[in-house]
Amino acid sequence: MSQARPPAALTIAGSDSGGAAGLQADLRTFVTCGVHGLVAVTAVTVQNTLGVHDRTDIPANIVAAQIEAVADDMGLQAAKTGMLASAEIIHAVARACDKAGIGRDAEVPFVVDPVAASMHGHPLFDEAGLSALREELLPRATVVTPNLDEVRLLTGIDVTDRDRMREAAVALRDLGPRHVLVKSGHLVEDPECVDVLYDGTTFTELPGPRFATPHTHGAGDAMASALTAGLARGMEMAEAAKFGKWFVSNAVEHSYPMGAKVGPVSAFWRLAPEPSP
Ligand SMILES: Nc1ncnc2c1ncn2[C@@H]1O[C@H](COP(=O)(O)OP(=O)(O)O)[C@@H](O)[C@H]1O
Ligand SMILES: Cc1ncc(COP(=O)(O)O)c(N)n1
Repeated sequence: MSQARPPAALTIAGSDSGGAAGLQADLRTFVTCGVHGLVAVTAVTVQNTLGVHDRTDIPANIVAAQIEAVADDMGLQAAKTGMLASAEIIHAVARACDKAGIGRDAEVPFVVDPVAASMHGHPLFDEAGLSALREELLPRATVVTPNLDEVRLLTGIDVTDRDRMREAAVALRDLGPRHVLVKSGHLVEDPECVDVLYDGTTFTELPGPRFATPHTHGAGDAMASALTAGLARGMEMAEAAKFGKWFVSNAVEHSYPMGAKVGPVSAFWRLAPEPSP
């Protein structure tokens, strides 16, 4: 007996061998949010809780071909980016998304998570990648979801409080995305963790408690991929952003230690209990 087709979302992202961030976090989030995950792999990282030790980038034409193959045959309702590795890959992604109808003014919403470095501080692309991201992807984004380090890289604004988050959201929107979601995880002095969504007119606060855990590896990916799953399911942007915030709050609350340093956020809290034997 065949089942109803679930919505599908595409992640264009790198592999994290530690399974905390990258495409592993995105696929885990998609499935626990009821969405079939499609993947265009951009890079393979050799990564654990101590850092990113090595990596190899996938040829740009193969990244583009993955996007086109799944879009042509399987169809998708939303797409997101994570680690894009190089300017060459960003050019190829921009062209492939245009062909596949993914983008700010296209049928399929496009979530650009402007991942610039791993949480250990290891760069995931260089200066040319940053310019390509600013010039080619931000104007194509339905929403961009930077953390505060990425805000500084993209706008030069050093966010130290919630008012500055709003100022940064306005500056980022001037770079072309339809919506901006500034993430607040790095405002460590703030007792709450309030992300801000801006659509050019209205600021929507996404409130949540700040959990006192050191284990937040993959939090940004979980937030952006849950938001993407929400869009794939047909939610409006503000609703999808609230859904993403709800998902990541739970993921951080249930995060666990693993390895010598920062452990992963969890998606286990969403699994249905198994029947008792
Ligand atoms: N300690 C925390 N408690 C609750 N939520 C958190 C915590 N740290 C991060 N978050 C949430 O996780 C998401 C990712 O945050 P952030 O750390 O800013 O991004 P990134 O993981 O990309 O560096 C945001 O929605 C943020 O509100
Ligand atoms: C392959 C890959 N993609 C993204 C991240 C960013 O995630 P984080 O900021 O939690 O390190 C990462 N570390 N690795």
